[in-house]
Amino acid sequence: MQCPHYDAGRCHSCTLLEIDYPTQVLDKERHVAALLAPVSTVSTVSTSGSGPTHEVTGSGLTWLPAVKSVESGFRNKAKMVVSGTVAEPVLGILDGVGRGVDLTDCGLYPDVLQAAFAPLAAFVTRAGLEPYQVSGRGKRAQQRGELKYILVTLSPDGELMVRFVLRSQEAIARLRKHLASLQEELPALAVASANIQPVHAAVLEGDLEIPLTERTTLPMRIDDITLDLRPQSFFQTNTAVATELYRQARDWVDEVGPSSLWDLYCGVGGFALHCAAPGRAVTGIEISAEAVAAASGTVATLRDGAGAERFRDVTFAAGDATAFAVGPDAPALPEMVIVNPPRRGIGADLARWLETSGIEHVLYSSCNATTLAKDLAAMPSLRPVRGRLLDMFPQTSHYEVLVLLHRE
Ligand SMILES: C[S@@+](CC[C@H](N)C(=O)[O-])C[C@H]1O[C@@H](n2cnc3c(N)ncnc32)[C@H](O)[C@@H]1O
Repeated sequence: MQCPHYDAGRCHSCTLLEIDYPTQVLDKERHVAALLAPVSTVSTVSTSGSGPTHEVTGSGLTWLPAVKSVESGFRNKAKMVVSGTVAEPVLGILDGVGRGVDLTDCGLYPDVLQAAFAPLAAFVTRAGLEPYQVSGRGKRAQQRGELKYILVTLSPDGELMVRFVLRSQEAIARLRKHLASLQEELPALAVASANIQPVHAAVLEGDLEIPLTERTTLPMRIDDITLDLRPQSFFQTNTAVATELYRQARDWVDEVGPSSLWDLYCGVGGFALHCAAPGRAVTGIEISAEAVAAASGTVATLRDGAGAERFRDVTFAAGDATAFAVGPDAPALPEMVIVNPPRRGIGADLARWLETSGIEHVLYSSCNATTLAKDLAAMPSLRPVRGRLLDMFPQTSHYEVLVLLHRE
C-alpha cells in the first residue's frame, strides 16, 4: 500500500508499510509461534533409569494457515480527531506538535467511509461545531471548542453510524437542528449520536451518549447472524476477518460439541451467537450494559425467526467476567469457555480459576499475543492444541490469534 502521509512523515500509524504483505503475515506467524512455544511444548516425565528426567517431545500445537486480509480499505471504523477551525475543520490525527493532519484519504478506510468525511466536515461548519483545542500546559492549559472526535462505523450493508464526541452538551441543539441536512448529503447515515466527554484526558469517550436519530443500532450482518451494534459497544475492526474468526470458532466449538458454553467478554455476542446450536446452553458475559442489551435484542429477533431451536438457550448478562466465573453466584460449570478479552488479557485471577476449574476446553481469542502467552503460562493444565493467526490489522504489527486449549 502506498501512502503519501507516511512518505511525508505526517503519520506513523502503519509501522509495517515498507514491508510487503506476505512478509508481514509471515513475521506475525513467527512472532506468535515464538511467544507460545514455551507453553505449547509437550513435556513428559520419564521415571526410568536413575531418576525422573524431563523430556521435551515437541510442540503439541498445530498452526492452521493464517487468515489474510485485503491490504487496504479493510477498516470498518474511523476515529477522527477534529482540529482546525469551524470554517475549515481538519479530520484525522494530531502530529507531534499538535497540528492537525487531514487523513480523510487514509488508505485503510474503504471508499464508502472515505466518502463520508467531506459531508461530515461540511456539517461541522454548518452546525458551528468548534474543534476542541488546548493551549498551554499544566495549570495554565486553556481549553476551547466543543468537538473532540468524529467516530464513524461502516456496516457490511453500507450503512453508517456516526458519533460526535463533545466536551459538553452546549452544541446538542445545533446538532439536532442541522442533522436533516447531513442525512440528505449522507443518505447512508443510519445512526447518529453525541457522546459527552468532559474531561481533558486521553480518553476517547465518556459515559453519556445522546441519541440523535430514531435508530440507535447499526445492523452488522455476518453470515447468517446480524449483530446489533450500539454506539458504546465494541466491534471487531475488520469485518471480513472477523467473519473468518467467528467461523473458525464455531467449527472448533462444534468439533468439541459442548452442551454448555460461556462466552466471556462477549461484546455484542459475535462468538456466542455463531457458536449457538440446538441443545447447547450459551451464556455471554460482558461489562458493557449497552452491548448486552444489543446482544439480548439480537437473540430475541433470531429466536423469532427460523432459529428458534438454535438460539433457545442463549442468554447474555452484564458483569465482570472474572467476578462472574469466580463469584459465589456462579452457575454450574460449563463444558467449554470462550474468552476474548481486551489487550490486557484475562489476568491472573481468571487464569487461575480456569486452571483449577476442571473445565476441559477453552477457546482463547486474543489481540495481544504477549498477554495471551502470559495467561497461558498461568494455565499449564490447559494445553494449546490448535492455533490460527487472523490478520485483522494489516500494515501494523497487531493481529488476532485464536487458540484452542484442551485439558491435559
Ligand atoms: C476484544 S473485545 C471482544 C468483544 C466480542 N467478543 C467480539 O467479538 O466483538 C473485549 C470486550 O470485553 C469487554 N470487557 C472489558 N472488560 C471486561 C470485564 N472486566 N468483564 C467483562 N467484559 C469486559 C469490552 O467491553 C469488550 O466488549
